[in-house]
Amino acid sequence: MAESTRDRVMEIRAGLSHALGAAQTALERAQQEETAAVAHWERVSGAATTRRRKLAAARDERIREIDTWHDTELAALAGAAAAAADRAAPGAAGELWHSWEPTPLNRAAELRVGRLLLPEAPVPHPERTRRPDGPWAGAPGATRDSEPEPAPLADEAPPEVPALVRLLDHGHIVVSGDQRIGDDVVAGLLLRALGTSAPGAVQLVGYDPEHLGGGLAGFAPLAPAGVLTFAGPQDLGPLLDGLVGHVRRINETVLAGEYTSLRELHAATRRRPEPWRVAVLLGAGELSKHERSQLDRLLRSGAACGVHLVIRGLAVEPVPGVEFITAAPGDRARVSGAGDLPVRLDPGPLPTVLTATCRQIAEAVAAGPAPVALDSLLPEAGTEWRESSSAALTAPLGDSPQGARVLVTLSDYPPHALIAGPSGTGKTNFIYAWMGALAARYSPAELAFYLLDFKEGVSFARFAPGRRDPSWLPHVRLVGVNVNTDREFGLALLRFLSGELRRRADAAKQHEVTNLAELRAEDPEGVWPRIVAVVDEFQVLLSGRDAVAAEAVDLLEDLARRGRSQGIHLILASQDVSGIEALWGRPALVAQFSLRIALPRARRVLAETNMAADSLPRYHAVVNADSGAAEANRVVRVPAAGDRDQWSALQHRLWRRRPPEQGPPRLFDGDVVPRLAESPDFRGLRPSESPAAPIALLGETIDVTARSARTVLRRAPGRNIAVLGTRLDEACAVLATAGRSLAAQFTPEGARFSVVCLDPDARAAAEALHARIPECGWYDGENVDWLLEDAAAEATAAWPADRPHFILIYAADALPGGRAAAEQLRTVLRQGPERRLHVLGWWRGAGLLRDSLGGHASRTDAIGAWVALDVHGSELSPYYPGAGAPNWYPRPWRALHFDRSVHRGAEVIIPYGTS
Ligand SMILES: Nc1ncnc2c1ncn2[C@@H]1O[C@H](COP(=O)(O)OP(=O)(O)OP(=O)(O)O)[C@@H](O)[C@H]1O
Repeated sequence: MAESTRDRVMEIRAGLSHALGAAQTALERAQQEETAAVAHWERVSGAATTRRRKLAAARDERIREIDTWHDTELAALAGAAAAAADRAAPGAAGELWHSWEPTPLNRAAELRVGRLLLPEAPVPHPERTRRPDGPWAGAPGATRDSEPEPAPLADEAPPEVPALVRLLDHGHIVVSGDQRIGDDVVAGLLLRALGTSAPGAVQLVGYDPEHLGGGLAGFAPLAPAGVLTFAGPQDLGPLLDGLVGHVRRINETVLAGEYTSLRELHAATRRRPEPWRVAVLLGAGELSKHERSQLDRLLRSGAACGVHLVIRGLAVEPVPGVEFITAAPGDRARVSGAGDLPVRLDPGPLPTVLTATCRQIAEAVAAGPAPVALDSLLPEAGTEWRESSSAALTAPLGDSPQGARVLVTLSDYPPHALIAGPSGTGKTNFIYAWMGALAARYSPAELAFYLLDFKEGVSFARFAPGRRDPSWLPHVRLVGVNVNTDREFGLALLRFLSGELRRRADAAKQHEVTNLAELRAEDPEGVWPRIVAVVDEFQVLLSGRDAVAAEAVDLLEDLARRGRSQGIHLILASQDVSGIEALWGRPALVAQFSLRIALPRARRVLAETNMAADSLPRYHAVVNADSGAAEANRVVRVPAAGDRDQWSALQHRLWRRRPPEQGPPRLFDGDVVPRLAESPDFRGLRPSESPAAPIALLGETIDVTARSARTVLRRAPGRNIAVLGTRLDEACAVLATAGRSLAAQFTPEGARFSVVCLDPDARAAAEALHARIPECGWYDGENVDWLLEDAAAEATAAWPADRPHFILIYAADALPGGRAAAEQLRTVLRQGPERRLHVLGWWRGAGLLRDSLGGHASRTDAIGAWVALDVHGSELSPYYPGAGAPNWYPRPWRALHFDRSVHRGAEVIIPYGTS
């Protein structure tokens, strides 16, 4: 082989070998890279798997969180919705039928018709499972006839959210869809509306041409009481016209431009003068053009006036305030206010509950309207006593049947009121209501009451402090109760008012003014309240033809005539003013009482031809400020003011505001025996060395102040006191009062006292008096001759004694010792007083005193003062100067006192109790 060939071969070999080596190296590198790449891939893919797992876990966790939040949130929302629904539909508005009962509310509530089916009722995590059959709670297969069970109490259970609709004070309801279910919905709504309002406050009128009222059969018990009425098949037009008429009237006279709706009126005044009128139109068919336009009017403006429509089977355009209910079984029902949410409608009310409730309402309505509360007459708490009585006293007395407030004024015209109403018709209640309305508006500086009740009982006593309640009505200055036998107290009140009238007239003259308003303007510092004197059963005061009646009528006439301009107003009340002769015989007097108030069936208080009182419902009154002229009649429904609790709440409120100087009123209770220890006059007595005019108190006068009757035993002829009559206790009480009051004015040495007891029955009383007077002498039948001998000598002495001697004789007519003793007593009686020797004796008869004085023809002027008990007026004439005898018919625990040195006529007194 040639060199060159070999070389070439070598060269090629070398080349090949180099190429092989290079290929080898490349292969190895490639293999390494492959290995590295595989390792990298394995790492990456491992990491990817881990991350996916982590991501999945994170995703699951997040989903779990979202689920939990959703559950909680939904439950909270459902809970809030349920709570809001409870508030919107409390009590009978939302209660399920199985536990339903009427619960009248003080506002119109929303009414339950079923329950909302909320999406996905939350189930506690993690067991919660989706219902396979859709997003809505509740089993779709269940029918509405099975009432939902009340929500279980378990924490995890979602609260049920009721489906509510608004009817009363808000709008109207239109029910469409399934007929039977629709009937149940209407029945449920009506029952809830009835059950949430006071009986009679919702009135139903049914129009059911197809079933002739059958659609409302369950409500039939309401019909006799007028709570449910029916319109005949042809009467839809008149029915709608009537409702439109109500809307117009209410707008014009009740809302009267002041309020936009009855709801607003109620919120502002707490009064609801009109019932809600709910017209139930079941299947109206085709409406005429007129009917359609009336219906549209009502849909637009009825609700503001409490006129509402519940319509089934009649197409109605959606307008604000109208709620549409589509009746359907299961979850296919809808209520427009709930949007698209499905609703499960409640079944109809249980027939037994429906009937029982309707009966109950009918009975309550038949029994009369529920009383209106006294509060309705009062201004807002905290705004009391803001009115000025300068020109008048004005207060509301209730609402008229049309809903307007009836205000009553006492002023220059009308100045005085006459109230009449047969027993039990609410006369006293009327007076309470009026007083409450006035007292809450006018402060005690603006208004003062003087109250007198001639009825048996203590109806005005509540205004004065009592044992149970220490409060009093701050405006009341005087209360007289149980005065039916003490007509003198009525006279005393009239005399007092006459005095006040004089005082005001003098002040007016001084300020050159003519009436109270001007006087108050001229004398701003003066306290000139308007005075209102109320006399219940005033005919007692005027009955009879005696001096009391005669003076009372004269005083009344003067007060009525002149009191008007001086702010003194009289309110006279009576069961039957027609029988009051004294009144009707004085037309001028009656004419002053131009404010006339008649309670149901009151006779003659209004004008002769005005019969308005005959047809008044219970708890109503006719108020007439024009002497009873028929055109001035205003009917008012009077609130209940008799309730003690309600009254006390007001009285306490005003009492706490009383001015500090305002003490309690004087309470005169004719049934209570006054106590000497409480007599202001007795308490005011102080001992002194030698009072020139010692006062013997004898009892309490029947007067507006608790004044004691007194006789002054100064050194002068005739200054002896005789107590006449057989009543032992009263005679002893008078002598004890006289003795104790005299003793209270002397120091122990300042006067001599001798007690003589000649009647064993009086011994205990005489001894009790003897024990109370220090250094007092004691005499009886055994030793009275010593005293008389002594006293007769004293009485005939040349000079007056240096200190007075008071001889108190129990049963002076039983004096032993025959003529001699009688003569001595006569001497003492005749001559003693001038020498400061005074006899205070009890004779058990007027004739027996005459015997002591020397017989029939003897003079009686030795007895300057006397207290007669059960002695007839005619027997007293010898001791009563002037013509005739005092007018006195004895009565228990009353006496007639006469002191010829000061009295023109005798006065009735009440002996003080012995304690
Ligand atoms: N407006 C009213 N609202 C509710 N109850 C009333 C009303 N008016 C009176 N009553 C009640 O009727 C009853 C009789 O009332 P009241 O005592 O006022 O009548 P009267 O006419 O004064 O009767 P009498 O003269 O026999 O006392 C009382 O129980 C009272 O509570």
